Amino acid sequence: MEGDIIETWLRKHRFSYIGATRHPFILSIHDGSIDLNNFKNWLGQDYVFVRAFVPFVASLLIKAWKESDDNSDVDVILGGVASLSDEIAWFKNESSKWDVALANIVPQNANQEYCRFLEGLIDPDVGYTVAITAFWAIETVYHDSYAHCLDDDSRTPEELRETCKRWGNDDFGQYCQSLQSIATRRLAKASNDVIAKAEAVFLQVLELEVDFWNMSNGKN
Ligand SMILES: Cc1ncc(CNC=O)c(N)n1
Repeated sequence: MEGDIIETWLRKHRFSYIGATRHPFILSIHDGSIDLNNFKNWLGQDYVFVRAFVPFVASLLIKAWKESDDNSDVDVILGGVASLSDEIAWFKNESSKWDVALANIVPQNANQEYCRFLEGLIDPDVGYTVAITAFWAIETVYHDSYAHCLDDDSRTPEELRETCKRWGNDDFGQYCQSLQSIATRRLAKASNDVIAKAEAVFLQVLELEVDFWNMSNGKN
């Protein structure tokens, strides 16, 4: 649809989007060929990421509260905060199943870069529209990636299905749709300058996600 900025970006940057959501790590889960050491590497690194994600989402909540023209935005983001609390408990439980010691995880370069990017978005000079666009992109890449591993034709190993469901389930998909609606509504009213910044942030998220998946093979 003409005028829907996010749909336009998804067409324009289709190849970058597919690169982030159909990465070899995800494809190896989907076809069952995954080396479980790669999964363990991802698990430990993602726990570090999610801890840094919490203050970013908290800052987004503040931006929404101050800048949004629609009260329900805060409710949607608050739902995100609540599920992160659950998610951190899940990481602790999952890592003990896999013998991954969360206390000893050394964040790799790509992870540090992603966390620095999140910290930059916490800055009050970064407006709500740009920050909600980043949030939508970060959540959507995970949903789209892990939902693929639950497709009917997937051969995802049984012991990874629960992980895939965490981000690939339909409720999480609905939540990503709510974030997309918020971002679309904001972008429709934004200046060209803000739209350009938000598009750049969207593309940065796609690159950071590719680098993040790349870490799973432990070669950094
Ligand atoms: C690197 C990365 N990107 C997105 C997510 C999904 N959001 C919260 O869990 C995640 N866990 N990790």
